[in-house]
Amino acid sequence: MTTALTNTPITVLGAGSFGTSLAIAFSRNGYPTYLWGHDQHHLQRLADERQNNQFLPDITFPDSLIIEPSLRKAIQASRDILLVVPSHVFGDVIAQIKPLLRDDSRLIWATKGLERDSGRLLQTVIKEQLGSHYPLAVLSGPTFAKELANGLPTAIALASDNLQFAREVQTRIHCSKNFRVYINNDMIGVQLGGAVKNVIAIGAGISDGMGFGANARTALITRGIAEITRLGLSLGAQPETFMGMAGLGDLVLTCTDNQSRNRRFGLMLGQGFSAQQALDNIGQVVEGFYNTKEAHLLAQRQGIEMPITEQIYQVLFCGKDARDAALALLGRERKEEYSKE
Ligand SMILES: NC(=O)C1=CN([C@@H]2O[C@H](COP(=O)(O)OP(=O)(O)OC[C@H]3O[C@@H](n4cnc5c(N)ncnc54)[C@H](O)[C@@H]3O)[C@@H](O)[C@H]2O)C=CC1
Ligand SMILES: O=C(CO)COP(=O)(O)O
Repeated sequence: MTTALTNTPITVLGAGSFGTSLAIAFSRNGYPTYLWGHDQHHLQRLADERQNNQFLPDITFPDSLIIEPSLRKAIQASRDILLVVPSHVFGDVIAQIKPLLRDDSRLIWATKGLERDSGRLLQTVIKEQLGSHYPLAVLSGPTFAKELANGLPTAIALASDNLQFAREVQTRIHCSKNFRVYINNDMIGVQLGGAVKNVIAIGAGISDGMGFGANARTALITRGIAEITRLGLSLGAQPETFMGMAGLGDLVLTCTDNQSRNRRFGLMLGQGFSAQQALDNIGQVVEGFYNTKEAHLLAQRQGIEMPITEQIYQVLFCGKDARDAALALLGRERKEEYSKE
């Protein structure tokens, strides 16, 4: 299968840190890879410098990575289209590509988040706009862009209800030297794990920023996966997904390492900076900021109790003091560890 696919191109939409990193991973495996972004000036720099100096300095693009400024050409060049744009523009980008898609196009996305304002899963956004004609897959897991681009050992989950498609994508991106790709068919679980871990990571950052210790951080991670799982099960996800790469894997990564923008955002809040100051300082997408609102909305719609998400929502959008939020979590009524709340 590897040989048959060797010359099959792939197109990546979104030239931020992760889109560039995934494009590098595909092109390192020898596949012609087209990288498109919406900022023509940024794309020109990528083409001239053969690096993404803004996000991934000192990593030279393989020759098979082609910068493509035309969205139409980028879509026409490959059957497989990988979207790596922030969640707040996901629906707009789907609308943009809709008239350009090939009849045999297949879509993959590595965006982590829920639809802005509605809190819907991104697969629902795609199906609403494009119907059910195109095979779909979602990539998610503990994968900092810089480490992946530097070729450091990394593992990720790829979910699709089309096994043949999942196997083909797995073959093309999996690399026995440094990038392991695990496939499963739980698209709902993989999307939710990736979206809601960002919210919990903000909480872990706040906790550390306030000087709470390793015990508090670990409790947040453990109770965090419990509430993500509850939400996931209510939507039809499989429980084991939340113990995998897109669940616990990504949650631990993002809650514990300062490469995470969501964690750093929380750290600054815990140290007394405002949300706007923290966002300006980070200067990149902080998915969990808005997605706290959407996760909160989704939990309410599903009738699922998510105490950590609730408190972070109160801090970010209702003016609650972070210390009061922590006290509210500690002061909850006594529970059995595996209760449904
Ligand atoms: N950076 C990382 O380590 C990882 C990021 N992700 C996910 O990848 C997605 C993208 O994040 P990053 O690449 O990290 O963001 P980034 O902040 O590095 O870059 C965002 C990029 O999106 C582009 N963009 C903004 N509006 C756009 C539009 N309308 N059309 C096309 N492009 C647009 C910007 O020009 C920018 O290049 C997010 O959902 C994030 O959660 C997932 C795994 C790892
Ligand atoms: O999703 C990520 C790693 O898996 C990146 O996390 P941040 O968006 O918090 O930087």
